[in-house]
Amino acid sequence: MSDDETVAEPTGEAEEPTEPGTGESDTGEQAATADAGTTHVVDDDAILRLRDVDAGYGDLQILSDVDLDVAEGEYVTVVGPNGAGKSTVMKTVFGLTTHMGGTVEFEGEQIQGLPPEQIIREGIGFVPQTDNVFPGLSVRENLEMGAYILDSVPEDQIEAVYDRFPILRERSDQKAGTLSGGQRQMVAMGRALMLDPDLLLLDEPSAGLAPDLVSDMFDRIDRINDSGTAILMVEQNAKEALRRCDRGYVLVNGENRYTDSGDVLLADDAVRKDFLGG
Ligand SMILES: Nc1ncnc2c1ncn2[C@@H]1O[C@H](COP(=O)(O)OP(=O)(O)OP(=O)(O)O)[C@@H](O)[C@H]1O
Repeated sequence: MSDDETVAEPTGEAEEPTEPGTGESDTGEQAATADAGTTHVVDDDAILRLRDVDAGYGDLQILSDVDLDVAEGEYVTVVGPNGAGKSTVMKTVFGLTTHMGGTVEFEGEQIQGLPPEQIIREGIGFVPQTDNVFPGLSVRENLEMGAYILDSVPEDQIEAVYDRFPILRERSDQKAGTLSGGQRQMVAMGRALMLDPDLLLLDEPSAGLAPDLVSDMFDRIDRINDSGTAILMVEQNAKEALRRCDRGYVLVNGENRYTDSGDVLLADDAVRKDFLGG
């Protein structure tokens, strides 16, 4: 491992706030008609439950009163304009933002304020949008890093990841930085799956992928979900994400705007006009 790779968990933080697309809020895209009466929660089955969450960076508040649920095995997606706070929701669940109020509950335990290392142990995996692999480490070493909290490398989990992404078995000794974008994304997902999480957080998994690889990536996410892992995903590719998911949240200006099944959101005139390009 090189000297600059001593942090065990890629957090996606390195390029903030200069990461393309996240530097400026694009409030001009936001709809004028807030659906204030909508409930944003599912039911008692939620494994992840955000209530009235306020969070941000240092003194800067980004999220206000956010409610969000993910049920066991559910596939939930968060869409919305640039700068709406979608990635901030993910980072908040994973303990990477400043918690300012409300509760984040996972499998019955409050996790707000816990560090990421502890949140991983609780059963949540996170794939950040950027800097999500260690480029100087081999594929296998990247996967091993996903299990760094364990005393020994779980060989069965490495095999499970290789079974899920066979190309990674072939590239096991290759440095992750030399892989294609799609393969790097597989490494990042594989690393996050090493501890067999109950909930996988995916921040823009299709970002930077060649168009012909995007639907392949979504198919892989479907299969991860089919095997029982709940998914909470942020996506710019809103139509495709809503088509695939069980339920969607539209977030605007750090607040809940709409919540419904993906199909209902896709069919909703206001959502289509304001957030999905008509
Ligand atoms: N590390 C940070 N420090 C300070 N402000 C930040 C940081 N990360 C994000 N922000 C700000 O928080 C706001 C919400 O950003 P976030 O990345 O959560 O939005 P997003 O909805 O995911 O946007 P995009 O679709 O463009 O990725 C933006 O105004 C952004 O500039």
